[in-house]
Amino acid sequence: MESEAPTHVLMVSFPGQGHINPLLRLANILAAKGFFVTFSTTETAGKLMRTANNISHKSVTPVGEGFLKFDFFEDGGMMDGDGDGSKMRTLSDFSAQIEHFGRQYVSRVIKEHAEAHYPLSCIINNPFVPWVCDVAAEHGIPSAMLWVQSAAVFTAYYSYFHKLATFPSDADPYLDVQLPCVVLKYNEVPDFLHPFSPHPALGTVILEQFKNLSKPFCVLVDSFEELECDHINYLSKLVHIRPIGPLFKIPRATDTSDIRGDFMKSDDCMEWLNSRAAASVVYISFGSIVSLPQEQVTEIAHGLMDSQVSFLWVLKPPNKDFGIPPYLVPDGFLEETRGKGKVVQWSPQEEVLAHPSVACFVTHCGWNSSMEALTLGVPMLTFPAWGDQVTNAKFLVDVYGVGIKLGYWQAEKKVVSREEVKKRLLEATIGPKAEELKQNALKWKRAAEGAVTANGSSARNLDAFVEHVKKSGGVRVKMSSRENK
Ligand SMILES: O=c1ccn([C@@H]2O[C@H](COP(=O)(O)OP(=O)(O)O[C@H]3O[C@H](CO)[C@@H](O)[C@H](O)[C@H]3O)[C@@H](O)[C@H]2O)c(=O)[nH]1
Repeated sequence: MESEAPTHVLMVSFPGQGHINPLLRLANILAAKGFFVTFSTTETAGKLMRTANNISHKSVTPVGEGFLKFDFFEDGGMMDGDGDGSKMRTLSDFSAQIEHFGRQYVSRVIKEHAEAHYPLSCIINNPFVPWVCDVAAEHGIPSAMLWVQSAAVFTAYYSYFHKLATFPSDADPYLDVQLPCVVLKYNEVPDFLHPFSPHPALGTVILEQFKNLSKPFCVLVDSFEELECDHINYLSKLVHIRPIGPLFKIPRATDTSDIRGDFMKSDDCMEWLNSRAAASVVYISFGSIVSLPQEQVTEIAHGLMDSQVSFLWVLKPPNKDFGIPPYLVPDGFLEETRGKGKVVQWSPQEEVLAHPSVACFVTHCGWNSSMEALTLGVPMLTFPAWGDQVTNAKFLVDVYGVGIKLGYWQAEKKVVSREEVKKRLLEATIGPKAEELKQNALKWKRAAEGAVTANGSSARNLDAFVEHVKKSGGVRVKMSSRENK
């Protein structure tokens, strides 16, 4: 009886949109392939997810041949539910509190399922919650980690942690870093590792994952071999790495639409995009966390008016934890751009980027946004703020040939002028450079489609992972019989 039950996997995510999206995509894929997946993150994030999407705590939804269940764990209310940040402490406190409650939760779930003779076959986490692998190991459950950034960025953190390269320091902050397959300038290194970083605590949290890398039996990466073959080849000599991306493009075994975990409801954008000419719209979004200073928002608005391009701009209210007051657009902006532009608070980004009227994407270069645009064939204007975004921007521009540099990293505190915004918007949408970027982006789109198609590199890696986890289901039965005694 027990051996016939679907293989049970627990997934634990850091409560950030850029982390939940890729892990939940993997959850949908594994469920569609016949697994019973329990997807978990903090209750604070869960509340936002339940409000914006048709999901509920503990309910089980059939997905393809399997099932997906959400199970949100108490986090001690570090942030209040409406996100005004009044209870938010430092990031280190926040991480410590998630770990405190999360460890108890994961242990409890493992025990409860063992007692019910339906033990977990595998636990999968993403970075920033590295303690999940420790808890899994303590209970003898196999674990895997889904790395939600690029393989190149993984190489940078790995090299830093193992001292395989010399990184900028207070004594030498402008040092170039010689990584195995690339040289990164001081401002192209994941900036949490740089002495100028305003967020060094994030570097500390991310490096925790590199301390216990021997615990997960494999590292899944939301990237693909054709895109990052040098880094993946290098890393595969050091860790058991399986690129399985782009996850959002993996064809599902079923036509059940994906269950989403957005923190905000999307505004309606598609009807408006349908009304625009092909390849005419600039899409602008800076992901879920980055909040630009008001001065930069003003310059972008003027650049849009002066260039007269058509645009869809996701202007999220600024994160209150950063102390930025609500954004203002210049007087007359909405009147002047009426009919040509649309400002929203949140978009269905994958659908927007796939729409034929979108010509290019002004992006902060978060890894999800970078992968979505690159593999949907959309050229980019890069505007990174911090973390891996600065490294992604370097690759999008210099290595993949799909981007034009617009902004700099936030630590440099440079505001990009309206003249520069106008110039780059026109360069990315009209003329020979725009055409060159588009052709390169289409090349990566085809490569990604090849990777996720049956027998493609990512599809094979994913199948091998699924088989491995299913086999550890054998352990499941054995463990159950031991529990029975
Ligand atoms: O209006 C919007 C804006 C964004 N998104 C989605 O939200 C996600 C955003 O992810 P990402 O582009 O990676 O940006 P962040 O939210 O900023 O992600 C954080 O997490 C990522 C993964 O670790 C890092 O690469 C980033 O630097 C970090 O800021 C993507 O899937 C987007 O499709 C929407 O659906 N609608």
